[in-house]
Amino acid sequence: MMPSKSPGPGPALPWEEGSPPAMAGEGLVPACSRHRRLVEREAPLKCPAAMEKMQQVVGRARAAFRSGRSRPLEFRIQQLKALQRMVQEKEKEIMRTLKADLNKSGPNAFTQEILGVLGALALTIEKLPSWADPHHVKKDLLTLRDEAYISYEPLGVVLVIGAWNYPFALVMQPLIGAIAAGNAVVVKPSEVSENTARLVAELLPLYLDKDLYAVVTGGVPETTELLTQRFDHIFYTGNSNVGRIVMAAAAKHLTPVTLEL
Ligand SMILES: NC(=O)C1=CN([C@@H]2O[C@H](COP(=O)(O)OP(=O)(O)OC[C@H]3O[C@@H](n4cnc5c(N)ncnc54)[C@H](O)[C@@H]3O)[C@@H](O)[C@H]2O)C=CC1
Ligand SMILES: CC(C)=CCC/C(C)=C/CC/C(C)=C/C(=O)O
Repeated sequence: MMPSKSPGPGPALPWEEGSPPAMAGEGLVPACSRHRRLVEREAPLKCPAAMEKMQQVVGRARAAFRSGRSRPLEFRIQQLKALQRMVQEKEKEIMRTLKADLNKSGPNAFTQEILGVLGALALTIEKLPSWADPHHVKKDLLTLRDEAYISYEPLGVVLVIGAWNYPFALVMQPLIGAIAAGNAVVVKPSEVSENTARLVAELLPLYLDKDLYAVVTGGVPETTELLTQRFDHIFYTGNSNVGRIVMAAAAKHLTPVTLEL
């Protein structure tokens, strides 16, 4: 959704009064949730507290990535198994939030949101050792005396922005790929499916490395603020208008994007 109007004068908004956006473990909605929900989809605002929070969360993820701990294959598989355990153990909670957000339930919800994610986890856990192996490539005249192979390296800190209509699967699927490749990840679930967003923010830190894999909740102001930060890849699912916003923000840092529009 494009912002349709710019914020005019008026009373200070909750996050302007020093109520920062919610982060994983801090709950989803700040003090005045009703006020915020009325305006947040339309009015991206500059907020120093929000800016600082985003810098902090991305900075923490970058420091954790630089520690090198996300790189070893064993660590990546261990984190993927923890994620698998999370989905298995919290299936009922996930189904409950899908029902609350979208009235999605039964086999439909289970197949679209849980089964696909468990399938991706099982496949990735099984195949990752061979995917991560260096691939030997044909030599040419220039590399005749060398060992020639492709070695896969993580990019760094990846931002995953999800959409409301498959609120769990659309953040989990890219997250799985990013963890498998050894990256740190900042996940931004859609605020439209707010119960699922809150659950993702509560659950991930219980199962995964908290600094490497962060969740930012909130609406357009938070996504806007996040997009000012430098990431090493951005994976966005949603409408094409916001896709353009994401791509323009990424271009400022020459960050590659994957847009699932
Ligand atoms: N190709 C595919 O696999 C899929 C495509 N989609 C497409 O996505 C659509 C749903 O996406 P949306 O309605 O966009 O989801 P949405 O309203 O949930 O927004 C997606 C994300 O974009 C952020 N956002 C929204 N407006 C923004 C702005 N002005 N600036 C910065 N960030 C902003 C939100 O904070 C949210 O995190 C579907 O109707 C479908 O067309 C959805 C799922 C899968
Ligand atoms: C197993 C199964 C049907 C999984 C569905 C996973 C998923 C998130 C599909 C997205 C579908 C899509 C293209 C939606 C859209 O464009 O809105």
